[in-house]
Amino acid sequence: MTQTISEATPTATTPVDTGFAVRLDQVTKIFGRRGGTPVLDGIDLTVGPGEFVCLLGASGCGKSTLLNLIADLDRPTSGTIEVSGDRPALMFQDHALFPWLTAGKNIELALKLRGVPREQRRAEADALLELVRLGGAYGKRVHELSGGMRQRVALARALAQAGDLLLMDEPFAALDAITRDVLHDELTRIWAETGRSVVFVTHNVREAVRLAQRVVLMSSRPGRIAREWTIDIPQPRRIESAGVSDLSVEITDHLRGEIRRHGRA
Ligand SMILES: Nc1ncnc2c1ncn2[C@@H]1O[C@H](COP(=O)(O)OP(=O)(O)OP(=O)(O)O)[C@@H](O)[C@H]1O
Repeated sequence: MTQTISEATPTATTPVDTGFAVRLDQVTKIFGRRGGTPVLDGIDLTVGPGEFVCLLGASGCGKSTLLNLIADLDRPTSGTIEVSGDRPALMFQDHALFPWLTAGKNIELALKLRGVPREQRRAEADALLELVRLGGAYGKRVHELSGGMRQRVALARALAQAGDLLLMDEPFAALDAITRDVLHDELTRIWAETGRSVVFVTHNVREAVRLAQRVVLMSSRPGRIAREWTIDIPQPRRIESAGVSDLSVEITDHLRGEIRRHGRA
């Protein structure tokens, strides 16, 4: 999937090269009239195949806007976004499962939309439930599942989609700390097992350092890439480990600097 937008030629669609999962070139987003203050301004970002990148920034800096643009839910005012392969899979803080369907049927719906034949769907849904350690939950309805289990089903449903790129917008923000910690371990394992590329939005610095190979810090008003860190602490990491803590302190200092610069508490 490729969308190309420029000031001069607001058209698009060219074949996609390999070597990246998503590539953004000078992406700018202005809501409302052209000439207004951009929410995003000249974003250059490439995420490699199989790479895990966390987008970090203060509330309102444009993280979700950037994710929506990559997901093709909205269009940039200018700049280019190229996604290699199928439409990315999405996962949000709200699990967005259909409450009238079972866990298994929620996953099967995604498989159906992907074109998986009916006779293969049950086995694939069971395999995905096993992957997120919910084997046996096929027949459970959403209200029977805990918050953590719902997010596991939502992750399985995202993995049922065709895209190799998984876009995650604060998927664990509403969970308690212990459940979140467990799901960090699970996501790290599933990422390694499936080879997906992940762009994960959070404003939790420790979560970013716990998960990512690369942390990208965004500035606010306008949203720009302020700084990046490559995280080479071996996985699986512990959120309370010295390595994660030390780097989190350093990144938090930079995040605070960005917030001060824009006069936000
Ligand atoms: N559809 C829209 N129309 C107008 N303004 C918008 C729209 N969507 C987002 N914005 C504005 O763009 C800015 C960035 O919003 P966005 O949700 O991307 O930030 P964020 O970094 O994800 O914030 P948070 O961490 O609080 O979720 C905000 O000022 C928001 O009000």
